[in-house]
Amino acid sequence: MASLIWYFYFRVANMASNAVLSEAPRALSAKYVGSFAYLTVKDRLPTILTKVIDTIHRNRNQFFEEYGEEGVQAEKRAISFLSKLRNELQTDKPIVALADNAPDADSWNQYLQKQQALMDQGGPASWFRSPWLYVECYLYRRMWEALLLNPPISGFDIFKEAKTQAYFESQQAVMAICTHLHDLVEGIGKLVEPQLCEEFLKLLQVSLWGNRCDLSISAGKENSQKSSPIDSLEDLKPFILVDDSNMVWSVLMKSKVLGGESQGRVDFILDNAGFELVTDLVLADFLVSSGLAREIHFHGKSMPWFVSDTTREDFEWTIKQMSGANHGWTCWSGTRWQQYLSAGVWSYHDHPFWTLPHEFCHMATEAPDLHALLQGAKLIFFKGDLNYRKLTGDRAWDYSVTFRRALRGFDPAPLCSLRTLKADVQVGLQPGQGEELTAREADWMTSGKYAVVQFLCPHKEQ
Ligand SMILES: O=P(O)(O)OC[C@H]1O[C@](O)(CO)[C@@H](O)[C@@H]1O
Ligand SMILES: [Mn+2]
Repeated sequence: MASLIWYFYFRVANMASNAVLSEAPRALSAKYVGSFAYLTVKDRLPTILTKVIDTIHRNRNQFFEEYGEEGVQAEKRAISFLSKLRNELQTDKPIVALADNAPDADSWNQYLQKQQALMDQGGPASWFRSPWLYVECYLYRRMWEALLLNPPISGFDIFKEAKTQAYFESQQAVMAICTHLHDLVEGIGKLVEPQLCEEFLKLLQVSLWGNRCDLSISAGKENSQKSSPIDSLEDLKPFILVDDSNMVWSVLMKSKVLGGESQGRVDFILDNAGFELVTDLVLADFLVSSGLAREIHFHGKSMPWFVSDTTREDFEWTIKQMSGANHGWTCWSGTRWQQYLSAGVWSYHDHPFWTLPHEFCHMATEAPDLHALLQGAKLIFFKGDLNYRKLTGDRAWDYSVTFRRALRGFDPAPLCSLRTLKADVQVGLQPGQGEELTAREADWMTSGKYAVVQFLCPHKEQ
């Protein structure tokens, strides 16, 4: 009898905690006039679209050289598609279904149906009335559609120029970080645990601040890293609002100590190409060469995304550029990373889920294969702001709500978000901390000046 009572007690307690997990505040949206979402949809997104139109137009000669008159006609059609899209956005027209036949089109169109059903007071899903996360992702998917529908220029990456330029403008910093990596790897066998931890924390912070360099926040304007990243770490520390780095270190050490040499796999959910990607690769190299990880999976985007996000082409291009660089240690790093890739120690993955608009708490149902893959990792790094928005559902959470609560049951493996703040969602702060920051600096959540290192351990491992 007593055990039956306990059974029901636990069932009810469990149901109650699941109910709490599924409750969530409203989604951020441009319908809140004056909010960052509103300003983004009103100003930044049309600016990005205008730049894209300009880029395609400037490449007209290249299209002609490659495809002749057919290329020029495709360029004209793509531009008129994008101009129409900009008009739809600026005049808050209904969101329309995708018309291309790419494999993800059905998922997008089903998602539109769901958004439609969620509209309060009826009316169609639209740019200024639907959730910001959805419409912003949808915009990038429509930009891709503009090219998909217009062969032979369908493979053109509208953001390639901006990404390439950002990479070349960060050369000083790339050389500095590669030199640092080389010196570190050379003496790595002699480091005792506290020293190894210290070096890990440095590279973790370099990868964290590398996230400042994205191009969508600056609407495509130059935003690259010029100075040596290691030198500025001490000065930047006060701007890390939550720092769970020590917990991340413990997870890495746990499996190393248990098995002597590490057996584990670490996954990077990548964000931006350019300097940020180089910092992620340097951190990944350190994990492998110190024996903290045996294998690394990198996850990137399967289409041009949020201006600076890494695609497979960017990933391969960066490593190739580096292995052909004039600077010795940059070349050394690139060559070494190519070897990791050929040996299967590193691998690149681009699941379509990363370019769908879902909150990550829906990954288990929307992309069970990806969720199962992530469960095999001993640690997952989620880089950047957009991943943070998807982790937390891009919702108006109180600042002091726990990271776990905001993730609403998403915990495939121990995970760590490395993010500089560029959108107005933030959780896991001390009571009063967010309010104090707001009183001091109105734009603290969107300026990229602050950062967080937030960690979550799965329930079952606690
Ligand atoms: O590259 P990141 O860090 O994901 O930043 C992109 C972010 O910048 C923004 O464009 C700023 O609003 C967001 O849309 C997005 O969350
Ligand atoms: Mn990005």
